[in-house]
Amino acid sequence: SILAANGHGVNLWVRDPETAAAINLDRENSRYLPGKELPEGVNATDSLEEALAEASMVFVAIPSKAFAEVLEQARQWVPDGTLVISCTKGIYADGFLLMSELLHQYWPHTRIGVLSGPNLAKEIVEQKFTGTVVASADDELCQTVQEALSCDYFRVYDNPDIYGVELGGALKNIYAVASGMAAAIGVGENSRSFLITRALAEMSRFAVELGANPMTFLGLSGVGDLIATCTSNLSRNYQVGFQLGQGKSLEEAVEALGQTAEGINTIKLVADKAAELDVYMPLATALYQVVYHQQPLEIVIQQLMSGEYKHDVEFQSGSNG
Ligand SMILES: NC(=O)C1=CN([C@@H]2O[C@H](COP(=O)(O)OP(=O)(O)OC[C@H]3O[C@@H](n4cnc5c(N)ncnc54)[C@H](O)[C@@H]3O)[C@@H](O)[C@H]2O)C=CC1
Ligand SMILES: O=C(CO)COP(=O)(O)O
Repeated sequence: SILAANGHGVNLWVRDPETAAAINLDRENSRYLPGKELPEGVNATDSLEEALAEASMVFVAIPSKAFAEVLEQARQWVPDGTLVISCTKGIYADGFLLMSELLHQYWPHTRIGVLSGPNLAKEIVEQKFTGTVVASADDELCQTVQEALSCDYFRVYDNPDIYGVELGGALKNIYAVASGMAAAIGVGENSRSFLITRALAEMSRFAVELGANPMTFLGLSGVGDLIATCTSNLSRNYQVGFQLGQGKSLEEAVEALGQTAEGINTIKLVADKAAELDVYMPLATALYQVVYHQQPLEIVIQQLMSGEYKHDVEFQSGSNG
C-alpha cells in the first residue's frame, strides 16, 4: 500500500487466482485485512512471471516455512541485480538459516536486504505512525528502499547489521508468545516490563554469539519490535501465547489463530541452538518446556524466579554473563 501510494507500480503475488481477482475487483483482501482499501496501484496476480519479470525491487513476505520453496519456484523470473528485501521474521529449520541467507543461496544474482521493525500490518494499513529498519551492507540498496517506502506516517532507518536486524525480528516472536501467556494468567505491569527487559538481554546475548552487533538490539528492530509484539493483542504470536495461557493445547491455539505465528517454530529452533552453543537463555528454554513438553507454567515460573544471581546489564566493561 505504501509503495503504491508513493507512486510505484506494485504487483502483489498471491497463490489463489480467485483471491487475486477479488483484490483487483474489490480493492480489498477480505481474509487478511477486511474493510481496508488497497490503493489502485496494487495489481494482484497469481503469476510469478507477471509479478517479477519487470520488477526492480522485490519485497518477500512469505512465511519462513515456505520461503525457500517459493524462492526456488520464482528464481527464473528474477532479473540479475534486482533489489530483494525480506520482510519475513522467522528462521528456516534446516541449517538454522535466516531469510537473507536463503536469499544468498537461492538468488545469488540479486542484491539483498531485510526490513524489520514495529510494523503490525493492521496499524500500517490504518496509516498509524511508525518506523522500520532496512538492513544491508549495500548502502545504495538501503537508500533506495528509504526513498521508496518513506511517507508521512512511515519512517525508514538504515543499519548495516543485517544479521542483527533479522535476528531481532525472529527472536522477539518467542517473547511475544511468553508475554501473551503472562497476560492470560494475569501477571502485573511490573512483571510484563521485567519479562520484556530480560527478553532483550537474552535475545541480544544469543545474537552476539551468532555474530550480530548488540547495539542493534537497542534499535527499532530490537527493542522497538519487542515492545510492539509483547504488548499488543494485534500480534499473532501474542495471541497464540494468550490462548496457551488460558489452557488451550498448542494445536488448538494455532488452529484458532488461522494465520502465521512464526514464534512457535522459533521457540524450538532457538532452544535447541542455545543448548548446542551453550548460551544462557532461561526464558526461551522455559517456554520450550511449557509449549513442547507440557511443563506446568507455575513450576517453570518458580524455577525462573529462583535461578542463580545474574548481572542486570551485559556488554559493558567490567561485567560479563
Ligand atoms: N502480519 C504482520 O503484521 C507482519 C508480518 N511479518 C512477517 O511476514 C511473514 C508473513 O506473515 P504474514 O503475511 O502476516 O502471514 P500470513 O499468515 O498472514 O500470510 C502469509 C501469506 O503467505 C501465503 N503463503 C502461505 N504459505 C505459502 C506458500 N507455501 N507459498 C506461497 N505463499 C504462501 C499466504 O497465503 C498468505 O497470503 C512472517 O514471517 C511474519 O513474521 C512482518 C511484519 C509484520
Ligand atoms: O512482527 C510483527 C510486527 O512488527 C507482527 O507480529 P506477529 O507476527 O506476532 O503478528
